[in-house]
Amino acid sequence: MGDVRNVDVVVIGLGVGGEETAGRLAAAGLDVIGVEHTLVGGECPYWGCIPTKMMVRAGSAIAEARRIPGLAGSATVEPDWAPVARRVRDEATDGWDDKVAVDRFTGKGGTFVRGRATITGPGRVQVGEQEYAASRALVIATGTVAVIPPIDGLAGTPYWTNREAVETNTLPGSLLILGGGAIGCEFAQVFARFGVQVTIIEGSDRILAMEEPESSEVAASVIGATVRTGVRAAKVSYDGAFTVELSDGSTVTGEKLLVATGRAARLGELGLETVGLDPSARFLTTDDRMRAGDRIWAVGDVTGNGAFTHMAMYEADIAVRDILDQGGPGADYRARPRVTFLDPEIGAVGLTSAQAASQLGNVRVGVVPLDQTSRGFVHGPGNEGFIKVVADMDRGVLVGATTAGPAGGEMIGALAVAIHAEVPIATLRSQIWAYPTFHRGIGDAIKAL
Ligand SMILES: Cc1cc2nc3c(=O)[nH]c(=O)nc-3n(C[C@H](O)[C@H](O)[C@H](O)COP(=O)(O)OP(=O)(O)OC[C@H]3O[C@@H](n4cnc5c(N)ncnc54)[C@H](O)[C@@H]3O)c2cc1C
Ligand SMILES: NC(=O)c1ccc[n+]([C@@H]2O[C@H](COP(=O)([O-])OP(=O)(O)OC[C@H]3O[C@@H](n4cnc5c(N)ncnc54)[C@H](O)[C@@H]3O)[C@@H](O)[C@H]2O)c1
Repeated sequence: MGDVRNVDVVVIGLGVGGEETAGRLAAAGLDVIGVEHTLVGGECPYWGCIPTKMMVRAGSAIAEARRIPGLAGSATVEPDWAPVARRVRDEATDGWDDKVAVDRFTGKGGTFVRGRATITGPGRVQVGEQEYAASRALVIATGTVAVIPPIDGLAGTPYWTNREAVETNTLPGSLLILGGGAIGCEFAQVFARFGVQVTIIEGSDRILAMEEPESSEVAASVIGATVRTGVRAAKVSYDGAFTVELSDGSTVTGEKLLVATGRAARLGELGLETVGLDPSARFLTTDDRMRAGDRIWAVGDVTGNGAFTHMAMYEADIAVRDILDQGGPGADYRARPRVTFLDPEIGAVGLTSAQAASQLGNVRVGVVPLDQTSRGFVHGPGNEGFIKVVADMDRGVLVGATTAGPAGGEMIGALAVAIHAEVPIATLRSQIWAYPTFHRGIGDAIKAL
């Protein structure tokens, strides 16, 4: 056992949230140790947002080219995965090498330690033989990993998680996807557009079950995959290809199997019990300053407040300001945005209509199908989507919204502002919306309340 090294701050996990926190604290002049056992930057740049959105971009280009007949002549489309794999490898991930990210952190004055950190007591962190004692802050930013459900026969088969799906250089002829959440749906549409026969197996009664029912309908209609809902995988076997027995007695087969059944924080491995926190909890509970305990902060997926990169960045900013005693606003999750990057994109913010109905007394909903708006009509093929707003009529403000359509992820920004700033519905009603934009449909949806 080496000597204990005394520092100001130890950050465990240098994914999106940890890198932002550690880098800013180091740049502010604190002595910061950043510990990462895999790649600095975490899931988002190497196996999440960035490479998957490159894939989505490629799939959308294919789909748009296929819309040319009837609109603008003819086009021959021959999908090829090679340029997608190349972009993912060379442009997104540097061949899954984090040198640039490590240098970015050390360039701000931080000390980088590669290894698995364990908490051994208040402010104390062990990495290999070295122990660190943080006098000012311990920050836990350890993210989540793919959940592998305990399905008979699954363990030991060469199933994919998002990591293998992102890293693949070649595509299978057929793919089974367990789970129809954001991960399952985004991969399904991309791979289907490159000619893979995709089957989604979703245990609940609709895909994108956390979103509005209309979002699930749009997703199912555009995804290009066979969607089996209300069935769970009962047994998996592998003999060069996968066979999955489903809970209704039927069987599906596929060359590959992607497990996309959710994410979990692995709190049990961190030594939380040594600082009075519960290692059996699902997530770390934080207050509005991202404090999880005495001189302990937690940010990102590990808090369970929304597994999105923008949430990790948001929470990192709050934790940094608190650790540096800079004040400013605390965490406020009312206007939490999210975008499922299908074609059409499905943007959403705040509460769904079902959540609002269960929490509030006087809720009204306004919905406009996109093809009934001027821009949707002009757009023609590929205009699937809708705009839905959810209002708390007692307070006269919006509390939730969904914008599905060709620019769904961009449209949601306007509604995020409305919810974040609590713009009165009366004020929104008097707003002028440019014609003929997709976002003009927001005005129509508000009129429909
Ligand atoms: C396929 C996929 C697509 C996604 N697409 C989007 C998207 O389009 N938009 C979006 O906003 N979000 C998206 N996300 C979610 C986004 O990637 C996460 O919300 C984000 O990465 C969370 O950042 P984090 O810092 O909390 O955790 P992570 O990025 O998971 O980083 C945590 C880090 O901690 C490290 N670590 C864990 N334990 C230890 C330990 N004991 N010692 C040392 N290091 C440790 C891990 O190795 C990891 O690098 C996607 C996720 C996936 C899987
Ligand atoms: N565009 C984005 O921002 C984006 C993209 C991908 C992922 N993410 C983040 O990553 C998180 C995790 O994504 P995810 O899709 O893995 O999780 P999820 O929790 O959103 O969806 C998992 C789905 O799997 C189903 N399921 C669970 N066990 C099952 C089983 N045994 N058989 C069949 N179905 C089963 C669940 O009913 C659920 O619908 C998302 O919630 C999101 O926060 C974001």
